[in-house]
Amino acid sequence: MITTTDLTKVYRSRGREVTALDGVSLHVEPGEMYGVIGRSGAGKSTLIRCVNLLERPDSGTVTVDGQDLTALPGPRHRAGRSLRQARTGIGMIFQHFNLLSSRTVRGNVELPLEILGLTRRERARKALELLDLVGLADHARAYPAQLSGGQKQRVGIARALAGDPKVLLSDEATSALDPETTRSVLQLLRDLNRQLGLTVLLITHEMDVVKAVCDSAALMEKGRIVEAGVVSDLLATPGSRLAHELFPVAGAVPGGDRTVVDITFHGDSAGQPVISHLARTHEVDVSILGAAMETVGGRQVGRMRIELPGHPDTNAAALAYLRERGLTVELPAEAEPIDKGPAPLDKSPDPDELAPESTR
Ligand SMILES: Nc1ncnc2c1ncn2[C@@H]1O[C@H](COP(=O)(O)OP(=O)(O)OP(=O)(O)O)[C@@H](O)[C@H]1O
Repeated sequence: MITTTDLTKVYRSRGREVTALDGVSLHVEPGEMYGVIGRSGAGKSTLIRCVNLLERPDSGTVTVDGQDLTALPGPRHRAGRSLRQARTGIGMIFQHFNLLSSRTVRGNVELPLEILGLTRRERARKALELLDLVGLADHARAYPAQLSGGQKQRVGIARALAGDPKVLLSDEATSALDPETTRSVLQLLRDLNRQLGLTVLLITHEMDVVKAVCDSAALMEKGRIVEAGVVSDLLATPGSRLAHELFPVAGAVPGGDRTVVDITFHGDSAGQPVISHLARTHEVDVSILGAAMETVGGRQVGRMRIELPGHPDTNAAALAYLRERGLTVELPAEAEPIDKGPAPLDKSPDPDELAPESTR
């Protein structure tokens, strides 16, 4: 549904060059919820803004629903008619909601419908239908200032759905919300994804967001995608940094001549008595250092950190046994942590974002 191929974007200001995108290729399947995660300054916003050409990449292509948007003409700062038309199929929601304070909730949702040329009656009907979809039908006459953050984002979502888009782009849509409100907004996005078959591309710096709703995920660093895939496949990939962050295993790694192993159970392997069988068949004492079950990407996954006496070389047969049982087996040192250190953000507010995209 969304494919970017080798996108590059370099910002130049005051004699300084910043490479925000450095050859980004991404593929989002129809109906998928896809999360792009990375630290501040990694290039996530630039990427998502290139997908609807709010930002024009220096090179590379963006295809949405089979249409190459980068091939559509448009002067540097304004979209041409064909690009504007294509954008009606792409909704976008923002971290700070970008609602017009002078308009009521219904007025905000009606704004893109006005641009689309609907009559007053059609606009009112559609806006109320959308507000009902996001659970805000009874707040139609309220003004944004009278709403909570979560309610404002629901209005933003209703507005983004006005053009019946197939794709929704979410630019840190829950970053300004408390954890409980975040959960309910994410659940709404997941429901819309399922109900409407909406493809959702979201960017976030929060691993919990990816964990809660994403089918697939990509990790971005310094303008590049360094890892990407279906979340359940990543969890089964030894050494995956995303898997390590999505579902860390607790339990201190003791020193000495010991083999510490992180095991991931998914699918059928979750129901098998693998550990007791291992202890019996290999006559080995297994200590459990930590264990947890979680729902990741909508699927139950178990992780466990165990310890066996002796060096890994002497436990080769036991490790092979675990792998044969379909478990993902990692020695903890294999996974490198994701760099979450602070990064300076040198970004001025973009006036384009102060009004919904469809008003331009
Ligand atoms: N309009 C701009 N002019 C100059 N530099 C920019 C501009 N927009 C972004 N950048 C720079 O490009 C790099 C990538 O920024 P971007 O906003 O895409 O990252 P991000 O991962 O979304 O970070 P954050 O989550 O903090 O927004 C950063 O170094 C940023 O300072």
